[in-house]
Amino acid sequence: MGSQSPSQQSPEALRALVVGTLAAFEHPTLERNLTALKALHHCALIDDTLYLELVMPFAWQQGFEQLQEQVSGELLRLTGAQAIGWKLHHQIATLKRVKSQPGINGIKNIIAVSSGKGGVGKSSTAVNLALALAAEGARVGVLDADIYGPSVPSMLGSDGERPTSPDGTHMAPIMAHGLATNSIGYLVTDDNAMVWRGPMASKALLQLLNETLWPDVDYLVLDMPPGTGDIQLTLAQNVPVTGALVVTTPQDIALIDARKGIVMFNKVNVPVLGIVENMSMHICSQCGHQEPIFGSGGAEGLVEQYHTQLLSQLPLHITLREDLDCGQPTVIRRPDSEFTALYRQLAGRVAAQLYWRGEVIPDDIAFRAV
Ligand SMILES: Nc1ncnc2c1ncn2[C@@H]1O[C@H](COP(=O)(O)OP(=O)(O)OP(=O)(O)O)[C@@H](O)[C@H]1O
Repeated sequence: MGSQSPSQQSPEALRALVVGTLAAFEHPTLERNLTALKALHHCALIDDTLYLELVMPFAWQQGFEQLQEQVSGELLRLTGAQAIGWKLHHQIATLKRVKSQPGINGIKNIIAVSSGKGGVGKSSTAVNLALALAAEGARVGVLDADIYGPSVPSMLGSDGERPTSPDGTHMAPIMAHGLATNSIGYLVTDDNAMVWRGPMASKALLQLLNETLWPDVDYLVLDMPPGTGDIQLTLAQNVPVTGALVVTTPQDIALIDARKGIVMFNKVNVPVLGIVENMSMHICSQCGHQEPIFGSGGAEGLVEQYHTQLLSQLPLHITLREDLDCGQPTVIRRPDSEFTALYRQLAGRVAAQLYWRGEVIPDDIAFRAV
């Protein structure tokens, strides 16, 4: 089909051409196409430039970039335009939580990041995931609920800061790299946190969640305490979580514990969005040689057994550790690295999974203070 001169097209014909082209775009994050999502909000041809504005209900920056790469040529050909002015807005959907629990003021969706076992890289994943969700276009918060090892402040370079209380009752979150954060680590020393018993710890964490003056955030990443004991179960039951991730390494012992994590969330009806396999492969910083030092294939088996998804396989690399140690996670310090691309891909998958597996609740009834 040849192109028409721009002046020959009515707005309806132009829109039909654009809608048809967008509908044919396929992407792993799209279970239904952009037309079914009613993503095209504005479409106009002015002075040989085609202006297109999309609105998406989940964080979708990478998908948007791939869309532009794939369809721009075809759109120029079909419409006769000389250039395209693309714009993406996000109106992130609020999704139904477990047992329709009321939400926390300001927070649309809570993503719990858990692990059955300590030290597998749960906090590293939570922090980089939160930053990657922000890079994908969302407003993001992090609640560090890892009461026995609150590492989020040091990973974000905000350790030593103390939340203020503008009204004498609530806490203002600490802003770090654009994320609204709170952590037990801002409030007590590690030594004090260690002696908290289960019920005390769960109560403190729920307080931290409810009594922080969260700004409007699309996703709050909840860095859970490691394990599947009483504290974790209480949190899974009482926090209005939208979905959970389980972080594991490929090692047998970690996988056994990850299994317990999946079972725990299933028990309290929190949807498990999938597994993140961290330290999947060691990559030597000297020669790039790759070695599966914690084994391989285990997470694939787990995913199959529990009918869930392998959301990401993240390498074990010295850079990831060094960046966290200096308070500048890789997504911030190396935005163009292959590691950041992996975290952004994970963020895109998590956001899309939440949306497609969830039930949208209208914003006017989504929030009620608890
Ligand atoms: N993929 C990785 N490559 C290199 N180092 C990593 C990787 N993932 C995590 N680490 C490092 O491993 C250590 C433990 O990670 P992290 O604190 O995220 O684990 P965790 O599961 O949250 O631990 P805990 O359960 O004790 O809170 C940190 O020093 C972190 O920088």
